[in-house]
Amino acid sequence: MTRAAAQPLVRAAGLAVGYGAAVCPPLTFTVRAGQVLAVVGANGTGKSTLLRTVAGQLEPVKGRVEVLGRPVDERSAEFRAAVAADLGDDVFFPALTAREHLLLTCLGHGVAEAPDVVEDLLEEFGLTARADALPQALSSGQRRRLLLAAAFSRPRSLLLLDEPEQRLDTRMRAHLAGRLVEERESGGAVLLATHDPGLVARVATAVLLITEEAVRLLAAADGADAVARL
Ligand SMILES: Nc1ncnc2c1ncn2[C@@H]1O[C@H](COP(=O)(O)OP(=O)(O)OP(=O)(O)O)[C@@H](O)[C@H]1O
Repeated sequence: MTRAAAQPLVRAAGLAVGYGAAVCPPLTFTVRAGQVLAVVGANGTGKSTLLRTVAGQLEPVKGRVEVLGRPVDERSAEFRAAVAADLGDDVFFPALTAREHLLLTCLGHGVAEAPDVVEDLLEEFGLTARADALPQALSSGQRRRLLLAAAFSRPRSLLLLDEPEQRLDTRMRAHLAGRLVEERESGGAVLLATHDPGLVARVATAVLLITEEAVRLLAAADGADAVARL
């Protein structure tokens, strides 16, 4: 069996997400190795709520979501080893520099040759000159770059990204798109929410379009057109 045909990284069935009450219609989808599922929809349709549920930060209101064939449990070692997330929250240790944040992430996940990996990521994400800065002394876009670098610094089977394009300049957005294509082509799985039709067109293998009335699974090209019309 090919890797892509193996067990889905994410399987949601009749999944209602929300805060006590569901914020959108129930969702049914899978994400397998080598797939990038882009979740799109107008503001407030539930994209972040879905990502937080898959990340284990919120309980499903109804229905089921599994990661690696098990109900989501962000406390389990298996889940934490498999899932890297950047949900856009500026959560940092105030006394650790950019470089130290990446080192901590690498060491926590057993990355070999962590110092070299960290220097490469600082370079790749344009943070080398600010490597010794504390988070509060970084610009908003630089903090986003640091969150993304941290997500890419560690081993993972599934990447969860909430509007990763936000706060990035045009060049870094293009770089991120290339990085996500690499992720897909090397057998990684990605679930991302986005408002960027270009990102959808370049990286998505399928699109989940959420509206107040319904959830539709679209081919990537149709999904990119749908985002552009929102
Ligand atoms: N902590 C919360 N408690 C209650 N309701 C919330 C909470 N966070 C978000 N909501 C509501 O849930 C709905 C879905 O919000 P969500 O953030 O998931 O939307 P979104 O699709 O990610 O939007 P955007 O495109 O603006 O990022 C919205 O109506 C929002 O107001």
